Amino acid sequence: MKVAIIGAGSLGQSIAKGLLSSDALKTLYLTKRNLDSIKGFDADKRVTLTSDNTLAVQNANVIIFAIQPRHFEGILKLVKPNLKPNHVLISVITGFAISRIEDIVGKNSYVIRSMPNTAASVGQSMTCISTNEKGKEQEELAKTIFNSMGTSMVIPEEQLQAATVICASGIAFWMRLIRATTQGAVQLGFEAHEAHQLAMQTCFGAATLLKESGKHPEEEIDRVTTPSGCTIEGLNEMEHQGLSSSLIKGINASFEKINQIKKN
Ligand SMILES: NC(=O)C1=CN([C@@H]2O[C@H](COP(=O)(O)OP(=O)(O)OC[C@H]3O[C@@H](n4cnc5c(N)ncnc54)[C@H](OP(=O)(O)O)[C@@H]3O)[C@@H](O)[C@H]2O)C=CC1
Ligand SMILES: O=C(O)[C@@H]1CCC=N1
Repeated sequence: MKVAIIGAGSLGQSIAKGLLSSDALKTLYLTKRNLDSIKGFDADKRVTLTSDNTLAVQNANVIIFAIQPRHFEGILKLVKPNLKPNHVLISVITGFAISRIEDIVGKNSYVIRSMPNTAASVGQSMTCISTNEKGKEQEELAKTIFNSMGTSMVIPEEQLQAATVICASGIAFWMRLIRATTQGAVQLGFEAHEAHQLAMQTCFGAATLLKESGKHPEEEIDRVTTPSGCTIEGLNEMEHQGLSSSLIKGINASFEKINQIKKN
């Protein structure tokens, strides 16, 4: 597999780190106007750093577009003359519909629209994938690519905006919950670094319990809450203060915003 990542910024670099752990990767072109922040990636012999998007496209069979939405149309038009029918075009760009990509490259191109998250860098992304009609032929390849940096799920394109909120923005939401837990732990007397470790591992343990048991969260909660104990006391107070409600409202606010961005 010869891959080019056009726009090796925050998410592009996370994807690059995930891809570099895959033996299927033969070469990786990373592009950016200012290459200073990605020096170091070329310690791996498979990697070439360049500001020349055309060169990267010419040397890849899978092209991952990870630039900001406002740059996408211009870059796609720029590289279009160098696109070949067998190129697999993967966009991770928020709010940019497959139909808009097809308007530029044509319906006969393999187009994959995806939504990974920054945990791709540690092999733990939850990536949602949709394809155009032609791109269905490359769905397995897209899954293989994203499974090499976590887990993937094929969903209808209409749900990609919602998936962005839950999975991509979701990384930030979970970080804030972990951060709030450490603040509570420090107040209870732990050093900051201890509090951080306690919060992270407990969060990891909770997710792993659900993943491995397949159980509903409330079932696991029932196993922890001793009658008249401290857990139910804390949980109920959190709910009185609106914990679940604030999360649901935040997710909805994020979804409203992403739909506004799409219209602009
Ligand atoms: N961050 C995240 O967690 C997620 C982001 N996304 C989407 O992914 C995309 C990228 O987001 P993010 O990584 O956060 O953004 P960044 O701004 O960090 O990355 C975009 C990169 O594109 C580069 N760039 C700009 N113009 C060009 C050009 N002409 N040629 C090549 N590279 C160029 C910029 O570097 P330079 O200025 O040096 O050229 C920059 O590093 C966005 O569309 C976003 O919606 C989706 C899901 C999650
Ligand atoms: O905040 C944003 O708009 C982008 C999309 C999801 C993550 N970052």
